[in-house]
Amino acid sequence: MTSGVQLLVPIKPLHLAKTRLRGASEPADRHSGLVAALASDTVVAARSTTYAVEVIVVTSDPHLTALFRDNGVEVLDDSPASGLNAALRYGDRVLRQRNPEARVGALQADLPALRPEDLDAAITEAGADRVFCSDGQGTGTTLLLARRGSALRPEFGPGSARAHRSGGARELRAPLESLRRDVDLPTDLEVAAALGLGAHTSTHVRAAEGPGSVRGPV
Ligand SMILES: Nc1nc2c(ncn2[C@@H]2O[C@H](COP(=O)(O)OP(=O)(O)OP(=O)(O)O)[C@@H](O)[C@H]2O)c(=O)[nH]1
Ligand SMILES: C=C(OP(=O)(O)O)C(=O)O
Repeated sequence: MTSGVQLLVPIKPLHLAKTRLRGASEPADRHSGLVAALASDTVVAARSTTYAVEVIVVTSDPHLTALFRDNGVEVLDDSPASGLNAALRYGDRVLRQRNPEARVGALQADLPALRPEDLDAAITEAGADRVFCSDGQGTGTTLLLARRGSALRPEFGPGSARAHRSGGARELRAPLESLRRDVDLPTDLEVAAALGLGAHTSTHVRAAEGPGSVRGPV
């Protein structure tokens, strides 16, 4: 039987986040809205799964904190922000202090086309193992799941797929297309749009295409 996981979703402060995606949203002051929309769609999809029994945002951003808490999502404050892996280690410690037998995972917050069934399929394929899901390029990581009661040991960053593999995590093999479609560059947003964007990102993109936009359709 597949057992539930507690997923941490780390999000950088909005004014610092997704620098490589700047230019995908015009005018430029809409960038924060796009980052928040990507994260919102990721969290909504994760919360719609069967096996992600808790979805917890980790951020030091006050706007995101209010946004998610208003929608009933638990937020752990990682301020002062000291980087992605530090934020995840902090969240992992909190969850395992609450329940030493917790099974903790990390899900990237830039998966606006994520389908709940792909995330459930990933958790099912994982069984009881420590696993990771690589991104579409095969070099990054979109999901890392620890074993029940074990430390998460996140090694996100450039080349994280190799680092997680070397650290003993098994790589998930199912297509999991929507789980692999992270959005780092404007072109990634176009690929995600072809898969089907969640409501928040899709609304943001449509608004950006409206009057005053200098950007063509995604
Ligand atoms: N809580 C927290 N989350 C982070 C931090 N750094 C990155 N993240 C999140 O980790 C995930 C992966 O990071 P990246 O895809 O590299 O995102 P990014 O650093 O905002 O993007 P670039 O500026 O384009 O490199 C995203 O969900 C980020 O929001 C951090 O210092 N704290
Ligand atoms: C931090 C990572 O994400 P990205 O490649 O999206 O920066 C990662 O894949 O480990």
